[in-house]
Amino acid sequence: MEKIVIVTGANSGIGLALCERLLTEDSQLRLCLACRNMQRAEAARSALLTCHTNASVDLLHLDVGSVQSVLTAAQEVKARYSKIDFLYLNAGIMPNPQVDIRAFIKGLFSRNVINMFATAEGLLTQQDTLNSDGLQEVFATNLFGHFLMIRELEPLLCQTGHTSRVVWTSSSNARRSAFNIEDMQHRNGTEPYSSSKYASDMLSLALNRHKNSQGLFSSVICPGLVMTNLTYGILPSFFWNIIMPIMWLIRIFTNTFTLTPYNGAEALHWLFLQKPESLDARAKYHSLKSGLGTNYTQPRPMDVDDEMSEVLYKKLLKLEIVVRRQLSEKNADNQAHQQYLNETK
Ligand SMILES: NC(=O)C1=CN([C@@H]2O[C@H](COP(=O)(O)OP(=O)(O)OC[C@H]3O[C@@H](n4cnc5c(N)ncnc54)[C@H](OP(=O)(O)O)[C@@H]3O)[C@@H](O)[C@H]2O)C=CC1
Ligand SMILES: CC(C)=CCC[C@@H](C)[C@H]1CC[C@H]2C3=C(CC[C@]12C)[C@@]1(C)CCC(=O)C[C@@H]1CC3
Repeated sequence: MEKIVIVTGANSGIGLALCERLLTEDSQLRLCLACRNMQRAEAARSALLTCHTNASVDLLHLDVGSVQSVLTAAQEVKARYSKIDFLYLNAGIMPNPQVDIRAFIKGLFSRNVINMFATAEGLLTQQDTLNSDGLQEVFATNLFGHFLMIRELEPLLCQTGHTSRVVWTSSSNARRSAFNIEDMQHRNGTEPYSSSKYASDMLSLALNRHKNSQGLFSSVICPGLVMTNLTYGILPSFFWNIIMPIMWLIRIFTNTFTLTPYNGAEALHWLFLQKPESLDARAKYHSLKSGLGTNYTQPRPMDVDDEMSEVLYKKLLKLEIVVRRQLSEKNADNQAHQQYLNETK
């Protein structure tokens, strides 16, 4: 039977590279590109079909940062498919990034230099905003929208006799110290990206605890440092081009500089080939590239604990109730307003 695979944020970067690799792996696949920008999604679909002429590639409109869009997209998925084999939760944003140049220079001469290049610890801050649902945008996009998607798709993801997988594209930038359980949306800090990625690591752990018995397995990956729209948003492309030889050099010391989307998608592809029972729920699977140019996947322990992941899971369930209520009130208001307009006409 054909495998159904949904990839969020599939129109560029690591998501698109993953789609390409999956179609090369399994030509019978039914692939669904879940994207917010349908023009870019169409372009991605055409590019994939150029190399894989007979492939089944569907498009789904999804703005994972909008509650209404997630609910509508999930309805559409339930209407189209009777099961989901893989749901890759890859869409992600890092708005208004700022590199702390002084910390970078200081880091260059410290013993922590390799770790600094691998994780960007102490180097990066972002400016976050509120979205139209009243949620912090980074939290909503990188974490909550995906959580809501899973919740909506539970009838397909948790079926007796069938195993489904969700895979989170996390980051080496995920850090416990950037996350505060009392402020899970990171309203008050300057590292919303790091916080949201750490939250996804914990959520994956909680999902495994709650859903493995219902056939749903969750994994977390880190793609390494990859040249994509996201990284070109941190520093301009000419700068990255100038320092490219240095980056190749750094790769000898930290294999996390995967650099191309193809390499970055290594762990996502590798997980597609693994049996879920063989995976470690507490591990993050890293895409790595050695100095000699070999791609490989390596599990590394995550800094997560059961207790905090459970608190986060409960808080997300509570927030889900709140946003659903707010949305139905908003929709009822809109309907009443529309009716009033019709009547006065
Ligand atoms: N590049 C890197 O070095 C690293 C990246 N990552 C993670 O990898 C993932 C992919 O990023 P990457 O390929 O690098 O960057 P890209 O910017 O190329 O890809 C991000 C994708 O997410 C989509 N997206 C963003 N916001 C939304 C939204 N609200 N709804 C639906 N789709 C959305 C983008 O679509 P659109 O075209 O509409 O913007 C795009 O397709 C992210 O989760 C990122 O955090 C992790 C570690 C390192
Ligand atoms: C000489 C050289 C390589 C300079 C670049 C310095 C920094 C801009 C990078 C060093 C480590 C990088 C890094 C990321 C962004 C760019 C750096 C800070 C990420 C945060 C990008 C997104 C992620 O999810 C993880 C990356 C970790 C490493």
